[in-house]
Amino acid sequence: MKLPAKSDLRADTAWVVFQVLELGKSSREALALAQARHSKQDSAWLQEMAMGVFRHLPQLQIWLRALLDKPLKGNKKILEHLILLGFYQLAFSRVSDHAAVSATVNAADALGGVGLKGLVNAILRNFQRQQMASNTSDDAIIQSGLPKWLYKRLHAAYPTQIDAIVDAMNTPAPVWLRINRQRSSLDEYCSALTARDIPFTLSAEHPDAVILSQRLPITSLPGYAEGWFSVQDGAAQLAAPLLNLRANQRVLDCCAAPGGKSTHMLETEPALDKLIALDNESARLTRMSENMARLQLSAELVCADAADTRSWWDGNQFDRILLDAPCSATGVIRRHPDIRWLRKASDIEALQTLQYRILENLWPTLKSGGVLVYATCSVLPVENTAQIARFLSEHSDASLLKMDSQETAEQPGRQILPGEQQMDGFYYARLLKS
Ligand SMILES: C[S@@+](CC[C@H](N)C(=O)[O-])C[C@H]1O[C@@H](n2cnc3c(N)ncnc32)[C@H](O)[C@@H]1O
Repeated sequence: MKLPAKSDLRADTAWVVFQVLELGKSSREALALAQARHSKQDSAWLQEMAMGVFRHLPQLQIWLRALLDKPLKGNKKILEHLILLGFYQLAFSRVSDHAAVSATVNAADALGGVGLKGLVNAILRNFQRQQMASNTSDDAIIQSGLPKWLYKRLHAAYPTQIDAIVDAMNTPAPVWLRINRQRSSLDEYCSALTARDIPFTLSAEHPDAVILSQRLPITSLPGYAEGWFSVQDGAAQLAAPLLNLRANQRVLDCCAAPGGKSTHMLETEPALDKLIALDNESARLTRMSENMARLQLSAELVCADAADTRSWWDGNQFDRILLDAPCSATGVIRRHPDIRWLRKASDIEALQTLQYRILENLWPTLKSGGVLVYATCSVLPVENTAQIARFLSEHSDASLLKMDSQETAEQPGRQILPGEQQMDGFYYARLLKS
């Protein structure tokens, strides 16, 4: 990934959008690189604009097709992304029209499009002249800002809730904190926030959670360096309590990095016999050990393919297993708007296969009487209820440990939809081994 040689806020924003949409890179890495050369305020602007383009892409592309005669090719392609950014500013942001047009046209220089400045200028001026911003599509899929395949799958699964789901997916998520019981307490932390005039709310279902009422730099919150809290969505905070951990248990956190749920487990039950936190990405495990160090916790970190138990398992069975399976991440699109474009319809089947393979291969590593919690941050039933229903039908020593009286073997688990009690979309099912 190489940034444009010349630093320009709009050119760098278009570059981030290009990295995601054309090269399939995650926005996290591209943003970090681009933001490093701008002020705090400009970095926030850059992120807001890039995320805005991802949220409104179908509509922005319709306008682009209407105003650009021929698609741009090769190293000029990035200018299309600059134009999309121009449309976004004009139609959906508070940037003044004058600044949106002139600064976006000037940014073409930094993207090597000196000769195409006139084209960018003409398209943005046409956009204004034809009042395109007030001419948006009334097609539900275009309005949703989601790719067609995803909208259709969501509509099929949740016909009566589709509008609320789409709304939630396009609304920025609140910041949830999880207070580290080993270093502080909910009461103590709430007092620290109140003393600093930082507004927050609590959630009845979450014994360790605080929801901030405004976005603040995390490192500026009380007790960051001291490890008093972690940032973790409310849905993810439900995993550790579901495991019902006790002292001296042997526990596996499978697909554990960067450790949000492992650290919660250790905070909830510090007297475990052992916690093995396994993941197959070493860079993510490095982030996990940094998180563990800040929170003053420790676990045995293992880098391996979870499904290949022969490569990492010593034959001692676990009392508890959390399988936080790799998934489509469709439940966290509100936090990561780029996911909707990075994930392809064709990925889902491969994910299903991987999830089921890991689940099946882990099952023998669980003691009889032990509990496995299966979790995903997906809202697609094929990754959730369908997987667990199939597993129950194929494993006579597995039964459903219900969290809710409405669960059945055909409709097992709890599907949380995005926005429900301010949480991300998530799925949990609890399996007991006989
Ligand atoms: C949903 S994320 C885990 C989030 C983590 N549990 C937390 O709470 O911070 C899924 C993880 O699965 C890991 N993963 C994917 N395939 C894997 C495999 N075959 N074996 C082990 N880990 C895998 C990814 O590297 C990723 O870190």
